[in-house]
Amino acid sequence: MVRAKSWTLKKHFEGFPKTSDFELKEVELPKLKDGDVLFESVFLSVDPYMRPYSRKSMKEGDIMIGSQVARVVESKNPTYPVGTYVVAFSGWRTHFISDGKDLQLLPAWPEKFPRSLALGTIGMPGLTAYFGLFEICKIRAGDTVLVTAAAGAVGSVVGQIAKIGGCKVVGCAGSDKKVAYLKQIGFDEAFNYKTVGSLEEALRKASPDGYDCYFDNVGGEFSSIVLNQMKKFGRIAVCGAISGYNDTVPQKGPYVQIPMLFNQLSMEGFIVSRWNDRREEALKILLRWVVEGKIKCEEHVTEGFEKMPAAFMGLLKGENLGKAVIKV
Ligand SMILES: NC(=O)C1=CN([C@@H]2O[C@H](COP(=O)(O)OP(=O)(O)OC[C@H]3O[C@@H](n4cnc5c(N)ncnc54)[C@H](OP(=O)(O)O)[C@@H]3O)[C@@H](O)[C@H]2O)C=CC1
Ligand SMILES: CCCCC/C=C\CC(=O)/C=C/C=C/C=C/[C@@H](O)CCCC(=O)O
Repeated sequence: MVRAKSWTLKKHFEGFPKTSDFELKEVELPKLKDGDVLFESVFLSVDPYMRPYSRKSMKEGDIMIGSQVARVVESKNPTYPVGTYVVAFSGWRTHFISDGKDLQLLPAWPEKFPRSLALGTIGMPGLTAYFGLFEICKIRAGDTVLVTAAAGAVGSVVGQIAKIGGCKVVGCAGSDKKVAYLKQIGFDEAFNYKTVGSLEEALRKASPDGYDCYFDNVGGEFSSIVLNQMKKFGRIAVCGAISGYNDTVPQKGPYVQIPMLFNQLSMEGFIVSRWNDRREEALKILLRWVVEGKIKCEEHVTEGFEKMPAAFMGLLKGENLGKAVIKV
């Protein structure tokens, strides 16, 4: 018999999540039926979307939503022999039983890379960067691309893909260590948005002619300022709005119409699952770029399933450099 641990949402978050909003539970899993597979989570993901989606799609007592890289430990399903690795969307759990549906088999994995990258650069965040840049920003060589939360899971891949595409890349992040990392992985310009005296001036200094593309991960006041530095026909990909996820009162900002009108801008929100039909094709390209060394991957690994809530709260506070993952 296997005992499975899970983290549940004990109480809906009010403002910034607290340790007491989570509850650790343990249950005994039943015996497998024909067609069933028993998985153990090897790496679990914490992602910003868990904060807004908890309110939208969960009730108190539910297991926290999320994905993992998991390994088959027992199987009554010939498609998933023992030892097979998958990406699953089974929530914050150490073990789970699946009927084999809605799992993504990991492709042949180069030994020198950890499988946790399937939750990051070669997974959902990498796909977000890829489709946001090519389908929403419609980048062209010579464009100047700005990205916020640039040292995180999505942002760090955005910058590196934009460089592959022949763009000039400017990144903003919340610590000097993150800024140094951005320069190390090839960003042309980077600054710490928490310490620059004036965001307007920092943006203008980084690109005096303005920006063709803005990959917006944060929303809020910062993005209102960027709007006024977009070039004519600029494209804004609204990927996330993390600066507001913990707000109890919605932010009010300057309205977007005037700068959008003057510079004939396009602004489009997107969710990565829009391109699920192209997932495999894009993952192959991301894996190739990683193997070729064109994309460098950084991970912020927290050891221990018990520390998942702390890792999630740390992510929302900006403690991570690169993709935040939990090693069970
Ligand atoms: N549309 C889609 O389909 C998807 C959207 N997303 C969105 O992309 C964004 C980045 O996600 P992901 O790469 O996974 O996370 P990250 O790895 O970038 O981690 C989140 C980062 O956000 C930054 N941050 C936190 N609070 C604030 C704030 N108040 N203002 C500005 N920055 C803040 C922190 O970096 P710093 O130290 O620099 O402040 C933190 O490290 C999120 O908004 C997320 O919701 C992600 C995946 C899919
Ligand atoms: C209630 C409003 C919600 C607003 C959207 C919030 C944030 C944007 C964002 O971060 C969206 C993320 C979407 C992620 C989707 C993930 C799933 O497709 C599962 C991924 C499983 C995997 O890792 O492959």
